[in-house]
Amino acid sequence: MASSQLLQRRTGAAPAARGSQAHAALLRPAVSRHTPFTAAPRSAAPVARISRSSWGRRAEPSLLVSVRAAAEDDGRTPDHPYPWEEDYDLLGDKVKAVTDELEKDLKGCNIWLVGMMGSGKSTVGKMLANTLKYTFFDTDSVIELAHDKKPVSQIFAEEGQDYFRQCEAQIIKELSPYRNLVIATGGGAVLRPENWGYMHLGIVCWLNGDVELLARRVAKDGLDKRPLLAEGGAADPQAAARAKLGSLLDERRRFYENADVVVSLEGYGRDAENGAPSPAVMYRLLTAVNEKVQAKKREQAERMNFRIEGAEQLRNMRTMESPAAAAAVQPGGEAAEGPAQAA
Ligand SMILES: Nc1ncnc2c1ncn2[C@@H]1O[C@H](COP(=O)(O)OP(=O)(O)OP(=O)(O)O)[C@@H](O)[C@H]1O
Ligand SMILES: O=C(O)C1=C[C@@H](O)[C@@H](O)[C@H](O)C1
Repeated sequence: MASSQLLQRRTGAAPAARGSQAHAALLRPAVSRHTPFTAAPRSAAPVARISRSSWGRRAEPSLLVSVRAAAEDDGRTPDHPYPWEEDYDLLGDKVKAVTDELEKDLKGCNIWLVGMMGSGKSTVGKMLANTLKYTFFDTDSVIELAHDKKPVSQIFAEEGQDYFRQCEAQIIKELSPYRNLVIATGGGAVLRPENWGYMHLGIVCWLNGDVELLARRVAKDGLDKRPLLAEGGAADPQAAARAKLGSLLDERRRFYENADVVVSLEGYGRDAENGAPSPAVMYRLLTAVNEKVQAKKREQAERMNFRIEGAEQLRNMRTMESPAAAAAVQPGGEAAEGPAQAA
């Protein structure tokens, strides 16, 4: 398949270095292997989570109060949990704030979008890549390009679904070592376990919308673009799409649930019928990914937050256990004659 060349040409990024994980993995056994020395948490007190700048320190009570007051006054109501989605200036400010924080900690980690046909993986994915200054890939489009722009529906018809899934798996595998990518996968990419192995090297986000919303969108696009929905001129394309998407979602839900982050497409207020607009979905996505990344960062910091009890003993152990020192010391405590003594 021509896709490997295509990927090499398009992404100049270097393969991911997973240095911090390797470091953490090295550290843990090294501390716990030596039984006399234990790694004890410095403090079990919960860390106040107020803002990035105060993270890791206890918040002043006054700050806590003002943060709580602000949170209560952000206009949320049970009917509309995201009121800022109706004010694009405010939404823009919020996107900027969360992006500024996330960019520092995401460190080029790839974002994989999974979800049913019509969930907006390509639409939102492009927007997200633009916001994060990442490169965008759509696995369906890469497959089409690698087949001289033959549409997915034609590849399905001529080569079969298994062949298509093989191409999809190959692209997922080839993209995974790179960094700074947003990748919109095909709706069925979640079905192959090996794809998860590669996608989980990054952060997997499920765009989760209800079947009615998805059916409306794909029917508007025309069902013939999506081979699993093409019904050969159904009288009511939306009803046909609803039935087919419903049964596919029943089969696939357990796979989508393996995602690291779930973003609802539900719209509120003026968006109740059409679902959340793409910038709003992107903001929900950025927020959810940021929460995940910040939680991981806190967890890693907690793991590093220990002191070694008996450090003095540890330093002395080198002298006691060193073969050269043992050979040099007589049972009575006197140094033996020979080279060791000279040393
Ligand atoms: N938030 C949104 N609000 C309204 N329409 C949307 C939204 N997101 C996507 N759409 C529309 O829904 C249709 C499907 O979107 P898109 O192609 O991005 O979905 P997808 O998940 O990539 O689908 P597939 O897996 O079939 O390729 C398009 O017509 C797109 O314009
Ligand atoms: O849900 C699916 O199985 C598919 C979704 C599309 O993105 C394409 O990958 C293809 O039409 C199959």
